[in-house]
Amino acid sequence: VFGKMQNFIAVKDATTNKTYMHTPHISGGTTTNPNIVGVSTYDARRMGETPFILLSALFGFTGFEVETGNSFFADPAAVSAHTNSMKINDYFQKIHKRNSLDDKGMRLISTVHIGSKWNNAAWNGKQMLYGDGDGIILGSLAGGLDVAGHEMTHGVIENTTDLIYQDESGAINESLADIFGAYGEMYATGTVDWDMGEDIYTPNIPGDGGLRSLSDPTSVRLSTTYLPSGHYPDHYDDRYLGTLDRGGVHINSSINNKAAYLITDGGTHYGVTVQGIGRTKAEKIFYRALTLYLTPSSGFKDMREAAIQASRDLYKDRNGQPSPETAAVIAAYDAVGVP
Ligand SMILES: O=C(O)[C@H](CCc1ccccc1)CC1(C(=O)N[C@@H](Cc2c[nH]c3ccccc23)C(=O)O)CCCC1
Ligand SMILES: [Ca+2]
Ligand SMILES: [Zn+2]
Repeated sequence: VFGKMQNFIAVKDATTNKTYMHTPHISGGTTTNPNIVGVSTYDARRMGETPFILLSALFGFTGFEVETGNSFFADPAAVSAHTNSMKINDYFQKIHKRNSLDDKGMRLISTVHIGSKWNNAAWNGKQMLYGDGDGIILGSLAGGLDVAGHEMTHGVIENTTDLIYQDESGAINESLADIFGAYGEMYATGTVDWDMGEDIYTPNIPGDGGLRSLSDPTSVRLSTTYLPSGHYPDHYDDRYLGTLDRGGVHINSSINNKAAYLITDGGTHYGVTVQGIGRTKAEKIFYRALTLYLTPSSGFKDMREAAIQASRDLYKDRNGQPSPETAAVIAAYDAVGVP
């Protein structure tokens, strides 16, 4: 859970005499004009989840400073949230030439220890929020680099297409958060990992994957009893059509997650074979689709069309034939049954 020590600056607030962490994080840009993005991490201890979320949504409250008593460095959740936000910011800077979540260098703000044993994390429109987990289902969610990537991608989405967080557009929102959470983690760690939250899921059971799997969504059984097939869907025909989870945004996201996995790593799915094109091409296609072609109400079919168009822009058809990259996008969406 500890992040490696970086160039932190402990800032003492003269009035409250409390210390909190700010990091003038230089990432990307040129040496003469580095994109300095501020990073701040706060501690919400002593405040329940609901009052905190209310306060932060209403008044932009970000939480209490990291008390001088339990200093920043002694708080693994604070260190992880802080360093993970810097790593994900590096990913968006270097790979997508995006200067923080709003592309205007906005400060990256995290608050840890939200609620008591809160088994979740969130983006509240302004910042990342992390619960400590109950220690059984989940450990401290700040420990998940892919979780930080997921929440920060909600920030990117809100500052770009702002996909409506409900039903199909909500599932695409969720899926892109999982996809860039995975891509950002793979970029930062240099290892291939298609699970979401594997570092924090069931801390007492090693090797049982994460909250969701992008490579095989049906392999994760967490809270799937109410789903039609009893597991997360990997085909459009198995999508959840109920009203729970805002119309299944964390459920149907798995259909598009599977498509992204197939485009990246390839595979044969329901008899359709996809030749993978690798993360460095797939991530450009999804980023271009998100920022240029999707609209707030975009659903699965629009996602397919946006990805095909983005691929055609980047990897031109040759004598009327789709490039291998575009062929992979078409085949992947065929494989998951998105027409
Ligand atoms: O960002 C999100 O989409 C999720 C935010 C959930 C939320 C929404 C509104 C108010 C507060 C919290 C948080 C994450 C999420 O996917 N939560 C799912 C899965 C989940 C988290 N904790 C759980 C415990 C049990 C079962 C399922 C879950 C959910 O809330 O459904 C994203 C990455 C990991 C946590
Ligand atoms: Ca992961
Ligand atoms: Zn999400």
